[in-house]
Amino acid sequence: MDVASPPTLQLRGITKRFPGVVANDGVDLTLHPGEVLALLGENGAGKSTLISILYGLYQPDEGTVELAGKAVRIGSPAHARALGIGLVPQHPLLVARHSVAENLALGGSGALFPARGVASRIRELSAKYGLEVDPAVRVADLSPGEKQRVEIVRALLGGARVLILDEPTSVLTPQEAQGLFRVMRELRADGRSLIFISHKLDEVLDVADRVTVLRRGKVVGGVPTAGATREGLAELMVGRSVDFTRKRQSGSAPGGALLSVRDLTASGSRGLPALRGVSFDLARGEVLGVAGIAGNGQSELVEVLAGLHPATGTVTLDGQALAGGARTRFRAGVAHIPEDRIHSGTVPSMTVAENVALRAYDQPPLARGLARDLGQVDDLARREVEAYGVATPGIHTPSRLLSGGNIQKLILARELAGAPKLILAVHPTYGLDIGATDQVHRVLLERTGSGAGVLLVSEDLDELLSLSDRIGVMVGGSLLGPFPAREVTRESLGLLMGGAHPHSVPGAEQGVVA
Ligand SMILES: Nc1ncnc2c1ncn2[C@@H]1O[C@H](COP(=O)(O)OP(=O)(O)OP(=O)(O)O)[C@@H](O)[C@H]1O
Repeated sequence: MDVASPPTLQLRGITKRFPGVVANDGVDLTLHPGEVLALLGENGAGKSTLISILYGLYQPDEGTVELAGKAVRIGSPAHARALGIGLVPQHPLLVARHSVAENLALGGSGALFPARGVASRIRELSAKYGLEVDPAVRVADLSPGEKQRVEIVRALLGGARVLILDEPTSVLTPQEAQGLFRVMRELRADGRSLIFISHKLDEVLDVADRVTVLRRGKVVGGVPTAGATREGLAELMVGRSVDFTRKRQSGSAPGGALLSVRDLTASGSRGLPALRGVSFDLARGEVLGVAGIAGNGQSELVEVLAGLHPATGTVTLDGQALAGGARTRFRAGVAHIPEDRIHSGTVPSMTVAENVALRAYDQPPLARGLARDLGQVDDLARREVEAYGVATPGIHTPSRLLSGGNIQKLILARELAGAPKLILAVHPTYGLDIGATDQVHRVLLERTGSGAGVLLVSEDLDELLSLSDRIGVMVGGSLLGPFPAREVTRESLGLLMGGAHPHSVPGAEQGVVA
């Protein structure tokens, strides 16, 4: 880190207000050349808002932004890129049927480069920073990690001196995350500056030089990572101590069979097989974890069980055939915490209260006959908002105005409100801060205590290892395992997710079922 030259980026007194909330409240932030700064904060703390200001998506109400000592007003994302600020989005914006070079030929600044010239620049940048991006490959054939590296190349092609990475590891295997950190260190060694958003404190300690913590829109602390601990950072973020111990690990199915799935076969969105004969049992009181790289059938498995996707095979819940659409299954005791929480989990234009009542609105106590009891709806919403700590200006605020993490809390509150027998939880803590994550884990385990079974699909291996009794791995539409959780590790799961044969992976040799 070069502290003699002016900071690459200096924010002073940045304030951004939305109706009912001050999302950024006088934020000061400094980023030096050759520095990785982690931006930490609970859900709704104001991280996305600050990033949006830096990337020209929002204008601050007050405060100034300086780049290399010069005050700038960042009018738009194109302007941000022209000023040397690049954003690596959480979900890559690439056209699947085109090659990497073709995608990037449509330049970051909007200019059209000749694809051939771009290909050689891509090769150069790829070699320089160890990105391993091949310009000729079709985007459709890339893994999530590879797509992310293409986005990094895109930012570098545009001349980015400041790179913003928004929860970049949430879609990666542990091995891929380590690869990303190597790239980040190369970029730092080259004098570029990086802002890194993550809720995973181990990663922050591993790759960042310094941490700035936001709480309720304000900077509440900034520390170098050298000498910092996970517990210390957690406390700075949430203002109280957080328990990181492994939550349970019985390693065996606790109760009798609750859910039996036999030979489930389904096709995916493009008519390709998404599930190839998946069979397993889930016991009462059990958490069955499902690991896998996105796109290997996990989503389809859950959608089939939730009644949202057709399939062949048999499924029984509590000895009864599980059939029908989503509403029928909800009534039969199936709760679903969906992957795409913004679009399929809530109705963005409806209020917080209406979204909480969305599932049970036509049943008592929320309805009497055909009439809805709005007082009851509001009471329920108030109780759930309080219980889950949903940060919202009020229960009549449209849910689209909530931060990502708070929308997720809203869905959890609604889905777990009844007494579901089976909880299908897809990335239930994705994007949630550590306090909320801890709370969701406790709620899920509480439900297993009263006999519910949980099918937990997660890309966070620590989460799977900490909560699951057994863990299966989805690869190419097939389920490997499930294996007792205490016999597998982050590394062995990572290898299985990447396609290694179970017989070559320690801990997984025994547990394969046909
Ligand atoms: N366009 C908007 N209109 C109204 N309120 C908003 C808008 N965008 C964000 N907010 C509010 O501003 C606050 C900060 O939200 P922001 O998305 O910046 O938080 P965050 O730290 O990124 O949270 P998360 O980790 O959940 O993504 C929240 O209370 C949110 O509800």
